[in-house]
Amino acid sequence: MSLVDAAQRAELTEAFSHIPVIDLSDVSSMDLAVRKGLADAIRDACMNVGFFYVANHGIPETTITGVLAATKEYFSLPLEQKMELENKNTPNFKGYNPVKSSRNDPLSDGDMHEGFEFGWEELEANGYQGAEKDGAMAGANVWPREPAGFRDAALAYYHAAVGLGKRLFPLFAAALDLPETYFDDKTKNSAALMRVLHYPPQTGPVDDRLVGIGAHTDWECFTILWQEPGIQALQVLNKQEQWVDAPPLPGTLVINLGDQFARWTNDVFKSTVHRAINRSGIRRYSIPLFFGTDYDVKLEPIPSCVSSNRPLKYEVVTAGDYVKSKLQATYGH
Ligand SMILES: O=C(O)CCC(=O)C(=O)O
Ligand SMILES: [Fe+2]
Repeated sequence: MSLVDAAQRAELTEAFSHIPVIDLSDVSSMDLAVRKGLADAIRDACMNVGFFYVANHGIPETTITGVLAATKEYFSLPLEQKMELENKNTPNFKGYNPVKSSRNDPLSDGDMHEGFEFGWEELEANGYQGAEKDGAMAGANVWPREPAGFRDAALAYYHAAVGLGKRLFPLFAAALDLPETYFDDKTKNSAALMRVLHYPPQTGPVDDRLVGIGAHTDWECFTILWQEPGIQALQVLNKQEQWVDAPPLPGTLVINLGDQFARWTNDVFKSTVHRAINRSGIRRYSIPLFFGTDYDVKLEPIPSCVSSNRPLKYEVVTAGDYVKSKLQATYGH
């Protein structure tokens, strides 16, 4: 069945009520049929849900506990100290954003979380070299003075998650009936942004306009999300406008598609609306890594995703211009 036909069929099926789990143990199998089986499961999830969990994802538990410990320590610093690196004063919003300074849902009163954002950097720093290739998105990372190990713990997780992303791209390509190497020349510079997030608990009646992160879609190709075990907060919107819980499942990460993939695929792959609300009574932490194509790459639709009964839905823009415009809208400057 053609991609367009499969997508139109998925659009006519029932709204999803749960999020599938995909086991990545065989992601590097030498057996093409095994990889094709995985790609088929991913294609299904991407057309019907836009979200899936991955088990056996390969990111070591110690890398996760390292970045989590550093994150908790960082967010417990006094606000004035964190504000030294407020993202309003840095290129392309790297650094710290306080509670309610972002508006992922433009109709909300602000997001009830604080965050810290950074992009690609070698662990062994050799100076920032992205000024040319990153174009509109250029800008070196900034790092807090404390806790001492924050940068190294954060970058260790970043590189592990980017490694996972690089193992996923060939599967997404195969899921789109493209050569597995299709995204290689579009992801040379790892245009991946990572954020560590802290959601203070919200108690009493929670106003829909003031939640942990308001209803939104992500902007890049896909997001790799670690969420704090034991706390239900993330919800995903299905086509009947029902919020479906995406609880943390032990040993898994959440993968969700973003707008760049929706644009590449003319909405054959779904960039699904989601939000998070922390009503657990305790602090919640989560760590998204947003993996896009290089910032100078044009988001041109894949020809097999366009047909006479599925005309082109999006104007062609570069990945960098798209992410930049979304960052500006979210932080309101
Ligand atoms: O914290 C979460 O579970 C979701 C975060 C998220 O959706 C985002 O940062 O885009
Ligand atoms: Fe998101």
